[in-house]
Amino acid sequence: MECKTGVVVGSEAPLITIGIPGSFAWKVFHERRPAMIEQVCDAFPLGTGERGRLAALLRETTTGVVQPLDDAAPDHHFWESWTKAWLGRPWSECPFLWAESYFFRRMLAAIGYFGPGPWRGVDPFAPMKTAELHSPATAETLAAFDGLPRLGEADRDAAVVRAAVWGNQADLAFQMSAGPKSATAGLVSGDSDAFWSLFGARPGGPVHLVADNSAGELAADLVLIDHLRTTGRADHVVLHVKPNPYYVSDATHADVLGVLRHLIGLPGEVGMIGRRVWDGLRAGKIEVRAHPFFCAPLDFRAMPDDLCDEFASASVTITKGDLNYRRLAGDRYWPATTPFAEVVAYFPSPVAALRVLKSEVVVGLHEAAVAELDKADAAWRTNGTRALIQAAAPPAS
Ligand SMILES: O=P(O)(O)OC[C@@]1(O)O[C@H](CO)[C@@H](O)[C@@H]1O
Repeated sequence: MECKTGVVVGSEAPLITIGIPGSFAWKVFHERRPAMIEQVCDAFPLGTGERGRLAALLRETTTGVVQPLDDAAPDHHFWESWTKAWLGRPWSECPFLWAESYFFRRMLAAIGYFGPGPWRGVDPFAPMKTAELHSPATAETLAAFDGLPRLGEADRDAAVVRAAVWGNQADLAFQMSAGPKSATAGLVSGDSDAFWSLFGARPGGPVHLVADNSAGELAADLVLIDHLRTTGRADHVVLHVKPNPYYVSDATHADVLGVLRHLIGLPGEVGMIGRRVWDGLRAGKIEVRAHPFFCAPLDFRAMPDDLCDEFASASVTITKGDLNYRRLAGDRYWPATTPFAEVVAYFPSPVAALRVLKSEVVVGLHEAAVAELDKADAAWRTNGTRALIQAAAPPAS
């Protein structure tokens, strides 16, 4: 299918910005980001220079105007085009997706991630990712995969997708072992059948998986990748990760290697899965790619032609997590009943979103479901207790 990036859905909903006091996006900048910077400063013996630049970044992003990147890095030519419309404008006027993505890039500049000094290449989020990978909750989740061989084919399909959807959540072991009903308790849209229905329409092409977080979520993604290959849904899988640290727990290639080493050191099913993924990487049947666009402050409708061509060759593209959902659907105040297929009609392959809801964007819901959720839990869109599985194939060209 040809790439129709840049295409705009008929009636574009307004972009989510960070300037509305008390809104979710505003709280991310005025509460979450300062807390995260404090966590990083506690995790590393950063010098006064690094700590001073991080404090200045927080002041700028909560009260000031957008400043240019101030480090020397290979991605500057991208950021020059991505920032020119916003330099000098108050951060409060900036779109949420743009602002948060630029925040994380400026954070890397502040600690010298791309610099010539001692912090070059040091992932500021590595301690958090490592702690989660070695946590009891992740250990319980990984042990739960020992149950896979005892499941029938259909139940194994469903269990693997549920594990991928609930990703790094501690109760993943519960979702896997508590059986279909309770495992779908948190789903507000779709099910694993919707996901598997995408496979078969375009057999033979590679499956692309756009990863989200490292640790437990990435482990579940590697299990899904192995399952796609061992059940014949995919001969070749491309795993897209971030080219540099981003949004705290987002996975880089270094994280893939770390999680994989962890898996192959474990006994039981997940250790065997880890070894099959390792062999798949060595054989070129599984590939890891880190396109610069995956750290861009833009939604996927703005993806460059080379990336769009990659997805156009996919039999299915799977996007994981909340941030990718925001980029896939567009980070806008869509009416929740807007059809998912409508907002992703530009995407050049059959596409699935596996996502725990952690921000306000949601589409593809029934009106009755929205009313029920609003009544049951005012924070259902952002508190991570609900999830969705949404899938759409491009209109026949
Ligand atoms: O993509 P993920 O890891 O599932 O979630 C990313 C996230 O935690 O960060 C943004 C707000 O800080 C939101 O998109 C979401 O809350």
